[in-house]
Amino acid sequence: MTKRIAILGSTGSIGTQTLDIVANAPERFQVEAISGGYNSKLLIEQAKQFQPKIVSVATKELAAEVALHVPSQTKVYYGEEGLLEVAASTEAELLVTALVGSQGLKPTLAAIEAGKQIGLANKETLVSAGHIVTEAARTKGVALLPVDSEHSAIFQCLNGEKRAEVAKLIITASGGSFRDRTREELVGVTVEQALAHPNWSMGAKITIDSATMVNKGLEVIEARWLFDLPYDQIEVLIHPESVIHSMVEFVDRSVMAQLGNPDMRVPIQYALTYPDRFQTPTIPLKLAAIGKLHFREMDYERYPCLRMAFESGRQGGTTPTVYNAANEVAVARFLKGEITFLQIEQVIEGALQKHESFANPNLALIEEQDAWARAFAAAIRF
Ligand SMILES: NC(=O)C1=CN([C@@H]2O[C@H](COP(=O)(O)OP(=O)(O)OC[C@H]3O[C@@H](n4cnc5c(N)ncnc54)[C@H](OP(=O)(O)O)[C@@H]3O)[C@@H](O)[C@H]2O)C=CC1
Ligand SMILES: CC(=O)[C@@H](O)[C@H](O)COP(=O)(O)O
Ligand SMILES: [Mn+2]
Repeated sequence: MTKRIAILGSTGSIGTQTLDIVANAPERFQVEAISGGYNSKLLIEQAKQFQPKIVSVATKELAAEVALHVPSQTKVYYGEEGLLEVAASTEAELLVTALVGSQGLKPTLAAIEAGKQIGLANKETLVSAGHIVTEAARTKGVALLPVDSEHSAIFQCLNGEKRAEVAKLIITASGGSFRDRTREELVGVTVEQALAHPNWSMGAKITIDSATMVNKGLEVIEARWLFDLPYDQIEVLIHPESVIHSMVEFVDRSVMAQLGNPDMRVPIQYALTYPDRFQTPTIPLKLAAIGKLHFREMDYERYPCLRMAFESGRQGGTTPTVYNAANEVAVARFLKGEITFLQIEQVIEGALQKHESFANPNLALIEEQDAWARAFAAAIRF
């Protein structure tokens, strides 16, 4: 059977790998709608190859340019309205949320409201408004299928298991581009060094998040919402090879793990075709060639951003919203050379200290606090 899909962020790392999956098995998928941001050239190529009914780009000017090149039956949109069209207005059964940042929140909610399954890569959405997104999905009976490699691993380990028999989730962390450096050795690191992830090729923002350990913090909060377990039952373990994508320990002390080469096409395809599996374009895992796998205890003094994520998650309300939004701005400023690597955590800490948390926020309050944190993080000077 053909699965009809839409992709938010088709021009990014997850988006292009999703289209790789489609190109590898074109008889299984129909691409109904795609959105890019500013990479109109790639979006045009994708529209020609996959013939979606709808495409969207970031601006009106880019939309005018794209309209000149895409097939005449393809409708072209832009901006927030375009993201909402891609998310909700076609016959797609499943939306892959491969947009970066909490800008994915409203389109994800629109897709849920329209009854689409969600292939969830955009973790910032769940961090910013986890209670709203999961409640909307529960009410509509819509599945949130994890794309993030760790959450896909946990989802697979939990298959057929009873939630009450889970002792803890063990989320693995590579340690990112600075995994072998002390905090003192982080002074003066460059953007280029921070972008050199040892195992994964990903977009710039998540690669920096991996180096600060914010990525793991976002993933802890994402896991809390996807698997409905308290923070006491979520642990992070450093595993430099990224071969074990995460584990679940059960009450009888049995531990289940999901392994594979670090290739996002495997978890993406699993989300697209769940519960079915078929061959992906990736290579087999050769454990004998790897020889040894390594593990280290998490060090919360070395990685204060992970400590702050646990604290924010436990506090709940608008605190994770602020953690996420301050980080988004801090990372953008680091990538532009405005602040140093170590100042990213200072921006987040400053925003969390200044913020007054509101419990059980509605969408309007989430948006207000997200905007407040962004303004704070943009204005802070060192
Ligand atoms: N990359 C990975 O391996 C993994 C990523 N994730 C998560 O998936 C999400 C996407 O990550 P990744 O693919 O790496 O990110 P990328 O930066 O590679 O891609 C982001 C996508 O969002 C689009 N975009 C950015 N800004 C806008 C905007 N203002 N309007 C419209 N579209 C916009 C980009 O368009 P354009 O490029 O055309 O401007 C691009 O298509 C993130 O939430 C990340 O945390 C989770 C697990 C693994
Ligand atoms: C591929 C993926 O899921 C990323 O989120 C990855 O986990 C980043 O790796 P680390 O954050 O463990 O360095
Ligand atoms: Mn991940």
